[in-house]
Parts: sequence; structure tokens; C-alpha cells
Amino acid sequence: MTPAVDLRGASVLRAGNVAVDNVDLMVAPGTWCGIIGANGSGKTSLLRALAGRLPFQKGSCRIDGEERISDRAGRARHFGFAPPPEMLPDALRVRDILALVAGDVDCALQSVGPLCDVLGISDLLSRWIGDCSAGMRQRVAVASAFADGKPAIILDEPFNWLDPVALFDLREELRRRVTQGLTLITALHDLPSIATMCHGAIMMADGEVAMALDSDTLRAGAADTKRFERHTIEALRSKRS
Ligand SMILES: Nc1ncnc2c1ncn2[C@@H]1O[C@H](COP(=O)(O)OP(=O)(O)OP(=O)(O)O)[C@@H](O)[C@H]1O
Repeated sequence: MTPAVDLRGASVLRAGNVAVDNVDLMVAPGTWCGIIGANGSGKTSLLRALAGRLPFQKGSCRIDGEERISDRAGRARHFGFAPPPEMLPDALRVRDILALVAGDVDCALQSVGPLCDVLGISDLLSRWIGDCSAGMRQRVAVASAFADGKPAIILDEPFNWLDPVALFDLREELRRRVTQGLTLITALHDLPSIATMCHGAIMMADGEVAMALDSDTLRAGAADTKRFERHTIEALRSKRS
């Protein structure tokens, strides 16, 4: 089957410095891929480049079989992408953000579907972004990634700032969408989440892939998350020393 994403030797520069170095990443369609790693290890830079928000400096980036390494606009069109919640403009209302993405707020709400309830979007529609809490901004950012019905979505730490109920419901709804064919790529911060939610993952360190975790490893990890966490952390520490 043609991979949804096939990244080879991909590098990204930030302010002239290498932030992502020679990364390989393969994502099968209809699966959830996790990116985890140390602070500053390049997760956000990688996701932003994949979503066309940054250029790749080199490498190959095949999306559904088509080479898109030099086609930022094509990558941006292909993926639904949540903007950093703190970057949402204060002077717009939630409905304006969704309408900007989808062209029309009703179309946006239709595409966001059951996530509207999960994220409490209906109650927020008339609220100014400037009046939203951090968790509300996160809800709007996640909803906006789904607003134009893309079959592949990139989310950078989507569970940050969410209350426990929203976090639980969002996780379950994302899982459900993946079983229905959504391709999902997310940066996540904890290993048990990666083990229990993802079908494949990479761990990044200093801009490089320190470890790739395949579906068998993650399935075993989900069966015993404490052991998985301990072993993975030990393996990462030994790579550093
Ligand atoms: N806007 C920017 N301008 C210049 N350098 C940047 C910028 N954003 C990130 N960097 C640098 O790029 C490297 C990778 O940062 P990035 O934000 O991709 O890491 P991350 O893994 O997402 O980190 P975190 O877990 O802390 O969010 C770091 O060295 C960082 O200092």
C-alpha cells in the first residue's frame, strides 16, 4: 500500500541552524503516528515542515506517493493543521476562525462533526479569541484542523491545556476517526499515550530520530505501559551517554 507519508533524509533549518536532521518517517494511511522527544529536539519543526508551514532544506517527502519536498503549498493544502493556540488572533471570534479555514462556518461545523461536542465548540462560536482561556484556544485550534475535511491531520501536542473530560473524549474521538480512515500525525509528550494510541512512532533527540517504535513494540507497550516507559527511557539514556 502506498504510504500516506514517506519522509527520507529530511532536514529543516530554523534561523540557519539544523533543527531536524536526516529524518526518516513512514506513515501508513489510516494510522496514528506519534512523534515524541526531548524539548527542543525538533518535533514542532518537523510537523510544521510536513504541514507546509516551513520549508524542508533537503530530503524526500512523498505524500500519497507524490514527491512534495519542494512543494510547501501542496503540503499545506494536503494536511489539516492546528495553528499554535497562542497564535490565534485575539480580534477574531471562534466562528471567524472556522469560517476562514472552511470558507463558511456551517461547512466547518459539518466537517468537525462529533468533535464539536467533544470540544464544546457550539458554546464558543461567538466568543472572541482574546476572551478564550488557554484550554478554549486549544479546542478551537484542534477544531480548525478538521474544519475543511482533510483526510490527513497534523496536531502538535493536541492534549495540552485540556481538562480531563475533554482530553478523554478527544482521545477517543481521534481514535474513532483513525479507525474510519483518518491519517493522524501528532507530537505527544508521554510514552504511555504513544503506546496506547499510536500505530507507529519516532522518538527524536537533537533533531534526529533516536528510536523508531513499530506497531508490535507499541502493542506490547500498551499491554504494560510502566515497563514500556522504563525500558524506552533506559534505551534513550544509554544512547545519550
Ligand atoms: N522560531 C524559531 N526560530 C529559531 N529557532 C527556533 C525557532 N523555533 C524553534 N527553534 C529551534 O529549533 C530547534 C527545535 O525546536 P522545536 O520547537 O522544533 O522542538 P520541539 O521538539 O518541538 O520542542 P518542545 O518539546 O520544547 O516543544 C531548537 O533548537 C529551537 O531552539
